[in-house]
Amino acid sequence: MSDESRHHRTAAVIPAAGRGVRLGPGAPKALRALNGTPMLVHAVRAMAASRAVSLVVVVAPPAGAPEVKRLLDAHALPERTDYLVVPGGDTRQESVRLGLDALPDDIGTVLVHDAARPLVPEETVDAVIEAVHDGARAVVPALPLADTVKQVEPAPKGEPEPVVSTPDRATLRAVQTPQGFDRETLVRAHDTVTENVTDDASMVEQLGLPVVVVPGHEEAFKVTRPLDLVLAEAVLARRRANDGF
Ligand SMILES: Nc1ccn([C@@H]2O[C@H](COP(=O)(O)OP(=O)(O)OP(=O)(O)O)[C@@H](O)[C@H]2O)c(=O)n1
Ligand SMILES: C[C@](O)(CO)[C@H](O)COP(=O)(O)O
Repeated sequence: MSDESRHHRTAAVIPAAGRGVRLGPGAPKALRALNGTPMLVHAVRAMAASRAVSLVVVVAPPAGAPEVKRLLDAHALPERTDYLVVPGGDTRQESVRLGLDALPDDIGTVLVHDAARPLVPEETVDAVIEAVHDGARAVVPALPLADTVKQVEPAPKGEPEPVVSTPDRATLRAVQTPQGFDRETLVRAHDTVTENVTDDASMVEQLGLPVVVVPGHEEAFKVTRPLDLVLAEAVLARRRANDGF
């Protein structure tokens, strides 16, 4: 490995410390099974499938780091990749920060990928990495919206919500992960932004730096509600059927 490439290794940080309240009662979401394998293991495999990723940092539920370590040891993962497990925090943002703190010095590019998006295809991961390697400081995969979107005046539960406006759908995108960053930019964003936000790229936007979009993928959907589990199992069944041919 050349000196230059050693300082530009790519790592994926996987926040997996959430409870999964919207999925309903049960084990922490990342540990729930899809086709018999924990969601988190699918997500780790999805990151390690990219040959550019040489380190995966899993941010585990705060008290669950030893269990997650055992899980990773018990499942087959690519040997060319290193794996680290660290305990997470109270919010996704805090968990990502704890993952960033664990990165060794030689990492130049960082992906942040939700454990809750276990089925993202390799081509999407590679497209994000390539855009960062081509010079973008922050990259998000995203898809156009299928629904019309309304901005509303939020009302108490059960009361109708007045519509404020209808944004032009052609200018909107639904953002997925992995989001890719030049490491220095992402660390600066986490050092600077104190308000809680829902994705890492918006922290970079708050620094006034550009964020670019590359095509996302339908199979990179986030497992959030019970129906998403049904869809995830169906995608895996289709992949198994296709592998059989
Ligand atoms: N304190 C937290 C909260 C969330 N996450 C992670 O961030 C990702 C996206 O979050 P989301 O889908 O909202 O997961 P949960 O917070 O678990 O879901 P919910 O809001 O339904 O509880 C998930 O992989 C989740 O494990 C995390 O690492 N630490
Ligand atoms: C990061 C993210 O997946 C991009 O769409 C999303 O914002 C996470 O939101 P969540 O409410 O934490 O699931």
